[in-house]
Amino acid sequence: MPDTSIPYKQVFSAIPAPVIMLDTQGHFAFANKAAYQILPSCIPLDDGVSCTPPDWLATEIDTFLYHAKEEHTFEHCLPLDTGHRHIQFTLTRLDQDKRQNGILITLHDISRHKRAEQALRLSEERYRMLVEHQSDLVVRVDIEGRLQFASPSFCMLFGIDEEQLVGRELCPIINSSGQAVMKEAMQRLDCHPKSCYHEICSQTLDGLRWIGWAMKGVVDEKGHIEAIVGIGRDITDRKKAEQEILQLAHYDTLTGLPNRSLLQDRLSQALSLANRGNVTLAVLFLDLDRFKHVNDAFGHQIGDLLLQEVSRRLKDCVRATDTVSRIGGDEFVIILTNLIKCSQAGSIAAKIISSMSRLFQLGGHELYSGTSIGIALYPTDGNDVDTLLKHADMAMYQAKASGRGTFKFFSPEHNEKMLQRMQLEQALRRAIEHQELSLDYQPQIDSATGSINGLEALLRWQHPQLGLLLPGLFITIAEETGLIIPLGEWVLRTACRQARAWQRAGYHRLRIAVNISPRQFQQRGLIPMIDAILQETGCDPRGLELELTETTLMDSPKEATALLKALKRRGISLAIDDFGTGYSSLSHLKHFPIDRLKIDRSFVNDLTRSREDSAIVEAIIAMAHRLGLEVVAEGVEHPDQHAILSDWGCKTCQGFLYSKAVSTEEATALLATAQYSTGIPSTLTPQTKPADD
Ligand SMILES: Nc1nc2c(ncn2[C@@H]2O[C@H](COP(=O)(O)O[C@H]3[C@@H](O)[C@H](n4cnc5c(=O)[nH]c(N)nc54)O[C@@H]3COP(=O)(O)O)[C@@H](O)[C@H]2O)c(=O)[nH]1
Repeated sequence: MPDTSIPYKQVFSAIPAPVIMLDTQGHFAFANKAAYQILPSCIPLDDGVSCTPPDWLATEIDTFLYHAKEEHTFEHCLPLDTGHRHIQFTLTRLDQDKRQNGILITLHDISRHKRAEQALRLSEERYRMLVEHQSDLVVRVDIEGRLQFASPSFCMLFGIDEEQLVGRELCPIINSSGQAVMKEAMQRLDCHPKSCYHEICSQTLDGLRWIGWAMKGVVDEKGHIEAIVGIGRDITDRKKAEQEILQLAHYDTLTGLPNRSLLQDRLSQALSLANRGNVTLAVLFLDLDRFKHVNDAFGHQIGDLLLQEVSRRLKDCVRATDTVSRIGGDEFVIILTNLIKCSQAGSIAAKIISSMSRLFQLGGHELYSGTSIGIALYPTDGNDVDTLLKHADMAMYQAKASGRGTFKFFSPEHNEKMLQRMQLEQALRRAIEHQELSLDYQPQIDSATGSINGLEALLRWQHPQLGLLLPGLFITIAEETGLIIPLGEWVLRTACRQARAWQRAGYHRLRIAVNISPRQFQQRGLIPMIDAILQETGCDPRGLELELTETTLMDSPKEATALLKALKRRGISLAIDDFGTGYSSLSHLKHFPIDRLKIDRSFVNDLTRSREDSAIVEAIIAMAHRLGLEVVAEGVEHPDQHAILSDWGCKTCQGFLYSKAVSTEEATALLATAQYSTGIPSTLTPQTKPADD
């Protein structure tokens, strides 16, 4: 029994900690209330009743006694009423000196602690599983940037031995050339230990890969950063997609050159630099000559090849620091920076023009193009992006107007003219739908009989503000802007409709001549368009004549011959307009299936005054007759001219001497009063005085 001089029971009953006393035989001698509460059913304690402890406890007591230790602690899980509980038992001798005294057991319910421990273990396992099996890269580095941990995925990607990673510097592994990025990230984390994100391009075993690193500082209990955990994800595909989007948004897909949006950006940057450096900058606006023709004649594939070759040549003409961009169809803009003198821009433009005039060999075809260039200088011609581009564009128009294959510096004097031109272009776009266009008809007279054998349809534009405009003012603009296509179609449809009306009225042999401009002739689908109009209007094709200039035909004689043949097969007559002013190859002329040559009015004008002109007119008439062609003389204003032309066998004459171009109603009236095809009508008999215009 324990030493009875010490009131153990009283002492232990008073303390809140659960305790049990064993006697010297190792039997239960006493348990306080707290101990009872923990072990009511498991240990059959009964105050005052000595009983033996269960085997598991007896074994521990033996161990304790055998080793003669001062204290022995062990844990045991007990199935109690409240469920399984983990109890920590600590055995001590009641009296260290008097060994005969019993053993004191203090109990400590550590179930909660155990549960927490298990939860932690589970969580760590889960974490390990996650880290080891996921493709994201996980690293933990100390504040010096040395690895404390790295996931297997990281080791695999960077070819690192897992055994040897601890202590290695992370920066050289993930980006040997960009250590600064990591250092900066760490410094930033040091100040704001929240998180940060960096995208780093790393050399890995899989080649160059972009990794997006989310980094978070790990803080100690004092709030100091003690480590950094980084989770990296391979974002190479996203980066590539971003780059592709960027490429699409800023670069022209066909040529790979910067597009309009990037050009504006670059020009804006170049202007800021030029402004700071007080240097000159030039903007060159280029438009390819005959690009439309190349597309129409050779197809879009060759057109595309031409644009690509043009891009290459342009880049070869400028420095790598200059910008060559494609801003639309056949339009290019070049920014020349750091010019020492303005004339340098002119020299480069000349170099470009020369390069563009060289033969292009594309997909088995040989062709020539060319370019017209407008130049605007900073700061003289403008100091912002829009103004410089606008002025370079205007200068380009000036270059075109003064003959293709040239360059022009922007000139403020031409500015006003150009503005008017642009306004005219805008108005012309609306002219068709606003029904401001009409056709007048100028009679063509049989020089022998004086009867009308044809009428030339001539376009007129009743401008709402400017009044009546003659085609000389707007046909070139229409041609250059492509508006000639809808305009020309309108003319053809209107003329055919009127021709049909006159055919119905009985003028079956009357020929209505319609002018076809070069661009119209080169347009794709010209023949189907004419077929559709003939079908729609019911016009007899034999009553239709198309007038084409030499230049139109000589631009591409082979294609022209094929087109002319197709038109002839339909019964349409063909005439070469302004003959003698352009460049005609007689060998080609022989092959063109044409019906008539129209001698240009400049030769007719001086027929009676200039021996040369008279010789030219006589020669043209003789040659035409030999080739089996009819001749029409235009611009006949004097009876003398009529007499000579008639004498030389020129079958048809046209000019103010007989009639100016008149409205449809007036033309109908003229036809009615004239003895159509027979006799010389009084109204159209050659007059002694020119008709008033
Ligand atoms: N593609 C198209 N071109 C067209 C169309 N309509 C006209 N045009 C071309 O515009 C040019 C100018 O035409 P216009 O101002 O109508 O002048 C014509 C006549 O008025 C003028 N003419 C006729 N007789 C005389 C004359 O005795 N003296 C004189 N000084 N001028 C005269 O000549 C023009 C007709 O020329 P041409 O066509 O060469 O027969 C002109 O080049 C037209 O071709 C159109 O619809 N489409």
